[in-house]
Amino acid sequence: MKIAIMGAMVEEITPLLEFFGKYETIEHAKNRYYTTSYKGMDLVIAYSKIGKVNASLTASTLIEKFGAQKLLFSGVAGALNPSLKVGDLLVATKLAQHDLDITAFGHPHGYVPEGSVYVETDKALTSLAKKVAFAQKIPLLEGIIATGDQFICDGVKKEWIHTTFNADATEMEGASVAVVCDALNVPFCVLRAISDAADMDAGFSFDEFLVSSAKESAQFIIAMLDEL
Ligand SMILES: Nc1ncnc2c(CN3C[C@H](CSc4cnccn4)[C@@H](O)C3)c[nH]c12
Repeated sequence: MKIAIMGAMVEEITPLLEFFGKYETIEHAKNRYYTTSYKGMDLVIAYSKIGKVNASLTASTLIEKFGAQKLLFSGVAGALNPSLKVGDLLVATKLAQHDLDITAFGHPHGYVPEGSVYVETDKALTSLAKKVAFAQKIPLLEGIIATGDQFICDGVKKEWIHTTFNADATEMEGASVAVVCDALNVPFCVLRAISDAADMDAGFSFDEFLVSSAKESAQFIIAMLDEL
């Protein structure tokens, strides 16, 4: 079984590379892909760089070039749900693109023809995440993620995304990964640890908690691998 583990920022995959220790590095399309093995599984690890386009390219490459049969996304996110605090873990049930807008033609936010507002994640992987969380007594929220090419740091925009998509968290890559994996029939999950509240203090909070929250997410992904 070949498993892809993807992040967007180097900080989101560094804990993984440090854990696995030994890996090959393959340069491709202005990016680097790290291959290793773990408990009989072939792993390919990469960070896409920030944003939906970069995430789409990396997810596609992980599947089409490296043959990933499952894709696990690990990273951080901004909280939209007021019950989510820094360090809390969220596993996505479905994802939408909050900045996809052809409402001028009567379509809902996040929708384009022949598409759907939400893309659902793999139920088996989500169940696995819940099993791991229960076993390790880690609180894990199942929720909706809204993705867009914007770092959200404004209460008004935060509330609009939260309300429009009933979203629990926001980030900049997950929905792209979802579209790619759904189109290529690859089971995927998106796990995020909260780094900020997507409000006026988000930049400061993000800078303070990126590394620790990214590590939390990565450690949880490793725990999922142990049960795969
Ligand atoms: N409030 C928020 N809104 C939107 N996305 C997020 C995230 C998740 N990631 C982190 C990073 C922020 S941009 C970036 C650019 N340069 C340096 C650091 N981060 C981008 O990959 C999305 C965490 N909090 C978020």
